[in-house]
Amino acid sequence: MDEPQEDARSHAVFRAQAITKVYRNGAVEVYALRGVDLDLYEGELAVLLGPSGSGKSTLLNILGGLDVPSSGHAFYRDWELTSAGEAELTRYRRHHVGFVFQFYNLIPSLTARENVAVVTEIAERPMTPEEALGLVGLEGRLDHFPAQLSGGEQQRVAIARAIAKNPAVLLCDEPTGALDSQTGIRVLEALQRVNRELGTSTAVITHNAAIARMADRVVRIHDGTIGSIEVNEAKLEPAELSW
Ligand SMILES: Nc1ncnc2c1ncn2[C@@H]1O[C@H](COP(=O)(O)OP(=O)(O)OP(=O)(O)O)[C@@H](O)[C@H]1O
Repeated sequence: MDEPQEDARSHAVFRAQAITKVYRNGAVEVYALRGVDLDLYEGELAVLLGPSGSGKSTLLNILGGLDVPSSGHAFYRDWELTSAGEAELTRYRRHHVGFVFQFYNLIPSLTARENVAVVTEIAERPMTPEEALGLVGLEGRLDHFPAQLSGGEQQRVAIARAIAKNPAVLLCDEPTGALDSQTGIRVLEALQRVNRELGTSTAVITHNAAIARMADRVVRIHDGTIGSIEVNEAKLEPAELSW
């Protein structure tokens, strides 16, 4: 009877337990997270869906070691992030987590290959920039500068940069937020390919419900709490999505 639960727990790459986050601006307190419990499983593609201001970015930033909660505990495998110091969190971010944000933050004076090399040069077990860019379908754009690439291509360079260090987890904050749907779908295909071929546990946060249909699991967030968590029995391919 206890076995499935034990099994699922041992395969959690992240565990968040009773996470709260309160931002204080002078006398004003904003409750961004109000007691969030969530596991992210090894190898899954989870979509965290919620309206603007519901706390999605705050949760992702805590799991990625970019922010700390006001109370509660967060674990990466058996390691507790919430009791780690700054230097440990920096190492954690550098070696285990890939981030993709809405705006690609590429260095304009470097080519696609060089933008990825910036990360592979400091990683422990990197793939080559050519391998990473090939995985996102940009093998023909290695020597292009960001200004010579479309928005979707720039986002795929950002994905290549995030995965080139072979991170265990990829955390994506509105990765298609700045893109039209056709371009966004190419970006989602790149994320799906990374998830399938490298087994990278992937969390995508979005307010776009269409994207949830490609997820293994859909986590709905409302007003700083988890509203529901559903296994998606009828997964769609990115090309079948429309918004
Ligand atoms: N640094 C901060 N200082 C004060 N309040 C903040 C800060 N960061 C976030 N908040 C507040 O916390 C709440 C949750 O914000 P968060 O960015 O996590 O939501 P979100 O669901 O990711 O929204 P969006 O989709 O618009 O990015 C919001 O009310 C936001 O205004």
